Amino acid sequence: MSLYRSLFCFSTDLRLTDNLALSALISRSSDIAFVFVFDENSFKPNYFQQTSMGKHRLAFLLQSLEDLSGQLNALGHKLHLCYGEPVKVITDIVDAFNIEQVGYSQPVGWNERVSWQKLHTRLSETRFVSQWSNSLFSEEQIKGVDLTSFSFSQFRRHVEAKPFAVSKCCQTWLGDLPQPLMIDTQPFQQADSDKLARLLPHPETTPLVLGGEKSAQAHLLNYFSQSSPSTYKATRNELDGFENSTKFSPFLAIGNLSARQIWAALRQYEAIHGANDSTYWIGFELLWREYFHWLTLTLGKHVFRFKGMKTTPPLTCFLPERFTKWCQGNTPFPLVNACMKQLNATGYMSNRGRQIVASCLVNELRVDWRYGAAYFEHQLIDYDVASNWCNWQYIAGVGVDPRGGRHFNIAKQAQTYDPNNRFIQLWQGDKDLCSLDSVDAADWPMSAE
Ligand SMILES: Cc1cc2nc3c(=O)[nH]c(=O)nc-3n(C[C@H](O)[C@H](O)[C@H](O)COP(=O)(O)OP(=O)(O)OC[C@H]3O[C@@H](n4cnc5c(N)ncnc54)[C@H](O)[C@@H]3O)c2cc1C
Repeated sequence: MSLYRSLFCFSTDLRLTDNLALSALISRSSDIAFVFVFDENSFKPNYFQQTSMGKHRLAFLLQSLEDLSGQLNALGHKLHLCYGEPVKVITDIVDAFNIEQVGYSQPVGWNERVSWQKLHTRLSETRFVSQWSNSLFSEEQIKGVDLTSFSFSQFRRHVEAKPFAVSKCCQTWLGDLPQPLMIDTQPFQQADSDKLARLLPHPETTPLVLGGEKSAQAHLLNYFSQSSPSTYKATRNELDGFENSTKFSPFLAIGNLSARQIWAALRQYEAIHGANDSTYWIGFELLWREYFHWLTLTLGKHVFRFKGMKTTPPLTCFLPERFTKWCQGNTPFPLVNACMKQLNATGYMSNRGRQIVASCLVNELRVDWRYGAAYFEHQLIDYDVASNWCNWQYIAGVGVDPRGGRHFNIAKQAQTYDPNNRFIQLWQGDKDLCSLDSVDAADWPMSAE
């Protein structure tokens, strides 16, 4: 096989193990360089007047990059960090250093896919090597599954039927990496670490988990060396508690772990400790992620569309004051406030919490669901385009939910999941409760009585 001067572009696959795209590129390279491009658009206000990259996400990303950079250094390589418009930065590097081959993991998000299409067009002489590194199944396996007409249950039954197996993790012999391709990315807007550092959270905020492949592998090992997987189904709906759910999502979102590595560890746990409803349910939730992953690919840019998969948009309005109060955790609903304050302080919220606050924004506050999704995108350390936007569509009633949207009774949820007010008090959700609106429909100030 011919070998080429190669560039590997890391994105949401920040790991060296079970990285299909990386493995494929390594096997076809004489020399190789590694790059990560901070997309400047993530730091600019978007359509929803928010930046995509918030401080918690950024902190987690920087930790992951530091870990990856350390691992590459130990192998005699370097991770080049650039900042700018990804299509331009990558084109410039390829042109400047006569790169013959570019490797990347297939992204699922529409914007990222458009960027890669542009790169294929602009760099028509360059070879491209890409793979689906972050899914359980391959594109081949999913072909023929009509995701827009399959509900999640139909999808799950379909993939659970043999021979729809999850393939084994790929083993790349990293000790035998091609030699480093010396490139100088200084002229290509080297990531401005001072600028990025200013966006970081204050030192007193404790991260839920530390980013990076090493931390992810340690967490995986630790999670499956205790009994938590055998009780997952009973605890997964709790509002709080580190052990109550797996906490794999931040690592999956940024690619510190692959879904197949978790799948393999789960099967191994079952082989030793026995399978039960709980261990099955961890796989069940990973299938939700998988379903949304391929569905997002099918939906393309419609995943961000107000009317989602429906023919008419939902009945809603945009009330800036309500939205601000929701973001700050300052609504008349203590449980919603507690969840939002937890999100703002840590960049994480339980699945139950996410469902409750999303339902509140859509149903009680009547705000356009996309603003909530964009706020989650900014805050969540586990932000993942597919899981986030599809779950929001689902709750707003414009997605794949056969029941047509979810409306959670907040008082009942508080009674069931926080009967002693412990969670609400912990996050001061009941402090300074105020009414939803300070002005009436005619813009007159509402009186205090
Ligand atoms: C409005 C809303 C927005 C969400 N945004 C995101 C997001 O941006 N990124 C994200 O990873 N998850 C998102 N979720 C799904 C879910 O809340 C998180 O995956 C979960 O809370 C992460 O914690 P965990 O790893 O402990 O999950 P666990 O309960 O331990 O689940 C194991 C894994 O299964 C997957 N999973 C679980 N529930 C879901 C689900 N409903 N949809 C898709 N995958 C799921 C995740 O990869 C998770 O790590 C969202 C849910 C809602 C309701």
